[in-house]
Amino acid sequence: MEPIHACESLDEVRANIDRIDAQLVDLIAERGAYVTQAAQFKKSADGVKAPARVNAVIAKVRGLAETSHADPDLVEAVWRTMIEHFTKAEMKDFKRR
Ligand SMILES: C=C(O[C@@H]1C=C(C(=O)O)C=C[C@H]1O)C(=O)O
Repeated sequence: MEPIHACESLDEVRANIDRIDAQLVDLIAERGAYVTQAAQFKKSADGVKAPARVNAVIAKVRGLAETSHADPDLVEAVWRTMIEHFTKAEMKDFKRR
């Protein structure tokens, strides 16, 4: 994590939030592009859902959140929303094959 800069105005706070939001959106798009590629390596609908992998990812990001002093419950909720969305798209790709 970048060192946190003590801001001197609300504009400066919001400029930092906007900068971080742009990075997050970019990273979500990059993650989604890799998830899209996963369908081609899967052999079944259960494989697309991969619940054991989902549990491993959630455990990993909760641990990362604790290290970074982020709220693990918030991080888990964000990741579950992302994974559910991406897995639906992956399932569509899988069924189209
Ligand atoms: C990308 C995969 O497929 C799905 C998406 C996942 C994710 O977004 O992390 C994890 C498991 C699957 O639900 C995978 O199996 O790794």
